[in-house]
Amino acid sequence: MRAIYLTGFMGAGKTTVGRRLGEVLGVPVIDTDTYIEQQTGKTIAQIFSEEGEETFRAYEREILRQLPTEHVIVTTGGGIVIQEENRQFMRAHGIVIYLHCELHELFRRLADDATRPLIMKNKQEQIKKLFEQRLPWYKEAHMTIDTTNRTVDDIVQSIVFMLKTPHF
Ligand SMILES: Nc1ncnc2c1ncn2[C@@H]1O[C@H](COP(=O)(O)OP(=O)(O)OP(=O)(O)O)[C@@H](O)[C@H]1O
Ligand SMILES: O=C(O)C1=C[C@@H](O)[C@@H](O)[C@H](O)C1
Ligand SMILES: [Mg+2]
Repeated sequence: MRAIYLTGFMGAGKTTVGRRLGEVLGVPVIDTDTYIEQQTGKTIAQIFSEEGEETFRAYEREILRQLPTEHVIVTTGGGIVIQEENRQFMRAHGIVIYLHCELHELFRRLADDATRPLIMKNKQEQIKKLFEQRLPWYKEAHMTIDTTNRTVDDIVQSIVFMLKTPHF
């Protein structure tokens, strides 16, 4: 099985859905954010504040290339699609699944979150701006799943169904 890359905005559920999908398919799951935290011994927030976003993006680009591309689910950070070479890499090495979520629900899911450095201030404004900027990049995925108002199990079932269609 080729790698499955889950992409989407912060709060779309990549980490949560990926973990469950891994259990259902019996495939190991690697989360790029968690991997970077383990490798650097720092939290994402610490990396942003101590080393800056550009360094974080360099870590992200590098580790994406170090990960296996077979028999794995890679749950990505929300900003992995910013770099064109990452979008190309994922499309070339696996199946890219974009987890879409409507803004009003993202606002709800991210309301109490304090771990994502890019949306600390002016929350809803920041979320909307980033979301609109990135939407065309997310849409370059092989398939899109809408997660708005759906449970994690329902989303996982849809992904499993779509993966069984002959095209994939
Ligand atoms: N389908 C869903 N319905 C309701 N809440 C959800 C759903 N999926 C995820 N959540 C909740 O939304 C929050 C964000 O989920 P998660 O951390 O999986 O997002 P993410 O896409 O990995 O974000 P990031 O890009 O920041 O890593 C969590 O509190 C999670 O429990
Ligand atoms: O959307 C983003 O730019 C980010 C999403 C998170 O997964 C982390 O990778 C980090 O907080 C940046
Ligand atoms: Mg995540």
